[in-house]
Amino acid sequence: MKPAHVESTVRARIPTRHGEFLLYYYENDIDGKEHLALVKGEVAGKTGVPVRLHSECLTGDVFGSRRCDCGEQLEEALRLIGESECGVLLYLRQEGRGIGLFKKLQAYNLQDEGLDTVDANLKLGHQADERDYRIAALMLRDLGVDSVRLITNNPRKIAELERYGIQVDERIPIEVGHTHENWRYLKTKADKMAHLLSLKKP
Ligand SMILES: Nc1nc2c(ncn2[C@@H]2O[C@H](COP(=O)(O)OP(=O)(O)OP(=O)(O)O)[C@@H](O)[C@H]2O)c(=O)[nH]1
Ligand SMILES: [Zn+2]
Repeated sequence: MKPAHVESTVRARIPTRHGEFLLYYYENDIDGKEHLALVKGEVAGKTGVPVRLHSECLTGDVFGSRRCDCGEQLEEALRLIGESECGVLLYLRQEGRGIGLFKKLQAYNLQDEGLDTVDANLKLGHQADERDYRIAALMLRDLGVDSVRLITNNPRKIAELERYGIQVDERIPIEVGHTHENWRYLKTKADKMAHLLSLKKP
């Protein structure tokens, strides 16, 4: 694996309803995408920093789609970090679990025909989840963060961060945004993708 170059080339202050953050814009030579870090407070060298790895979901994050829980998870993660002394939300351009928006919309149509979220990806010739967390780990290192409390229900994110040398001290569950519309989607994630969800029926 060639040494990667991941660098924050500009940052700006972003006041939000959850307090003030610094937004770091990252460039890299691995996938060339614009990954972002929203940082609250002083995180460098701290242990157990609250961290959320948020995978881009245009439909959920921007339009509030109820096919998934992403929009509400984004909001809740910012709320949790905002009320902590410090924390980081990485906004990772991994739309559609890494297959991109075009393919995700095709996968939605297959789900409307009866396939589940995993089989829809497979039918389109993709893996169920194509996300890689190397860039995320390098961004955290660049911020001086190597010991985190990870806000997630997805054990794969914990394993992948640890594989790339970030210590995960604790998992902070984030179960919000469950609706009638996304019940089957979430059930599939629990059954087939090992997501840790208690899944009370909405
Ligand atoms: N391919 C595909 N991607 C989806 C679908 N629904 C949501 N996504 C994408 O899934 C990603 C979010 O992943 P999730 O599995 O919801 O959650 P997670 O980030 O793995 O886990 P948590 O940390 O617990 O939220 C985003 O990139 C969404 O765009 C779908 O039906 N098909
Ligand atoms: Zn989503």
